[in-house]
Amino acid sequence: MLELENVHAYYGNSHILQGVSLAVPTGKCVALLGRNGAGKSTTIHTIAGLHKSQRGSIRFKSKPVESLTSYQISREGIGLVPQGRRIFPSLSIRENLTMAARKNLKGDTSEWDIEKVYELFPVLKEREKNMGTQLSGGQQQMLAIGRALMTDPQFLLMDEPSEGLAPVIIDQIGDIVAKLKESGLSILMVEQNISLACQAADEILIMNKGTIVWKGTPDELLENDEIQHKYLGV
Ligand SMILES: Nc1ncnc2c1ncn2[C@@H]1O[C@H](COP(=O)(O)OP(=O)(O)OP(=O)(O)O)[C@@H](O)[C@H]1O
Repeated sequence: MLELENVHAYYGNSHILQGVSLAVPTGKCVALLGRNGAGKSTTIHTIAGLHKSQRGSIRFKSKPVESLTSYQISREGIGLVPQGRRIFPSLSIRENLTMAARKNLKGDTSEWDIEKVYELFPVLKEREKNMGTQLSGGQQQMLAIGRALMTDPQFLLMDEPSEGLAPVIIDQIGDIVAKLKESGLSILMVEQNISLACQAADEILIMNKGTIVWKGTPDELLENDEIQHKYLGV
């Protein structure tokens, strides 16, 4: 569904993505792991159109998207759950969700709307008049996911959904990812938390110095102490 081939990206003179190639098949969750500074967030931002690649191709549903703006990429069906959640503090939960709603200009039926988001996250409905910042960290992560769903995506980019959350809440994020997959979404998730990545993903990719250096199943990673030590500092 999503394919990157030999993608290169820079910040100024710093060559950050040095030929990233990866694929996320339809209906699958792929987790991207690696040490701080490996280039994981830059990969996500480059796919989302927030950072431009200099070389290589990014295809979504076989269509080249590397030259599109972030708005156009969202319209193509790629939603972003950003690192740090970026909840709007002065808006209520409902407003945080509705402001992201994609206007359906074609008049066709959207898969995701606020009722469906509330079905997935009943706590957001219970607290819909609260301000975004009055939520716990886990609830804010649900709101960030809900806001991405309001753009009616077929594909989700999730940047470190476990960041700053307690272990029991991280388990819930794993369950949420499983539900999102059941609903038909494909997912590329950046994670530092190996156990969440291995719980949620069908395939693990490890990034080091701007390239993918290892790929395998969660079981293959968990059995491979050498790779964990070398690239993840475990
Ligand atoms: N806006 C920016 N301007 C300049 N350099 C940047 C910028 N954002 C990231 N970098 C640099 O690019 C490299 C890759 O950063 P990136 O955030 O993609 O890594 P990461 O693997 O996601 O790590 P982390 O978990 O720390 O976010 C790092 O060396 C970082 O310092």
